[in-house]
Amino acid sequence: MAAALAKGLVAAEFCKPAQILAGDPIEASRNSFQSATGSTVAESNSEVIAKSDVIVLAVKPQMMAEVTTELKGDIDHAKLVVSIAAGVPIATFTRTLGGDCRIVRVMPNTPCLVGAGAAAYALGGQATDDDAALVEAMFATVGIAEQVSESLLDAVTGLSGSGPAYGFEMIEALSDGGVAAGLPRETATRLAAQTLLGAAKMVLETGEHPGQLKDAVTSPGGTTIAGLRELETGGLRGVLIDTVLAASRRATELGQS
Ligand SMILES: NC(=O)C1=CN([C@@H]2O[C@H](COP(=O)(O)OP(=O)(O)OC[C@H]3O[C@@H](n4cnc5c(N)ncnc54)[C@H](O)[C@@H]3O)[C@@H](O)[C@H]2O)C=CC1
Ligand SMILES: O=C(O)[C@@H]1CCC=N1
Repeated sequence: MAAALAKGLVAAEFCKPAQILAGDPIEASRNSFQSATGSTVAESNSEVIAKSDVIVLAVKPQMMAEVTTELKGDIDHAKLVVSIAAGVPIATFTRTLGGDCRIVRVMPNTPCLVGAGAAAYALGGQATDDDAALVEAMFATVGIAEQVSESLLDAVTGLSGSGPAYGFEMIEALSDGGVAAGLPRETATRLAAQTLLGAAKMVLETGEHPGQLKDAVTSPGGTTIAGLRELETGGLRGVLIDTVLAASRRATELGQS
């Protein structure tokens, strides 16, 4: 996720690769970050923090306690901390890093790599208006960014944080359908991906209700209603609702561990 964000920020000219310094104890991960982003990397997190104004914490939630404990002496009120970890509450950070820590908790998603991210963020008590503006600009540069209350961030995680994976599965399955109906695989995947992209753009750009847009595709006695009937029989809507709820609950669990 950190590499997707860094690459997206550089591509959008929010910053230059030289302004990003990534810490990772694993050599292979450092090498892959460096070759993906053109940025500098370091083995030591302390070195990264000493040289940085904004610290993005992007380790797995299960590792966050260990990492913040290791770094607590290096982070003070002068640094802005941005956590992108699923589930981990702001209070968990301030308990370790101190109550005056400036922190913003963000839930981004991987399409920020291509400027189409969806992120939401919540401010810690010590975060300033400038911190909020910086985080908003950073994530809005690579997609959309919404400020929400922290209590909603696990729901955001279940929807848009994990959501690209749902989209990829849908594209793969639609492509399978196209192949079943006789299309070459590459054509089927391109058509499936562009169709979901087009549907998403219509929702965002027309402001019309998705149900209204769906009705406009659906001719009486036509092909679309024949397909939609299968979706309803298969329970797609209920499955998607349960999918988001399951992932949101898992985010909450991860934050408690
Ligand atoms: N993958 C995704 O789509 C999204 C992930 N996130 C969050 O981003 C965080 C990272 O997730 P991924 O990128 O998927 O995991 P990942 O496993 O791909 O990346 C984590 C990186 O942390 C490094 N690391 C391990 N120990 C470290 C330490 N002590 N200090 C510094 N770096 C260390 C690893 O070598 C690895 O490169 C998680 O907290 C996750 O909840 C948030 C939104 C979306
Ligand atoms: O699967 C995960 O836990 C992370 C958080 C959101 C997307 N990926």
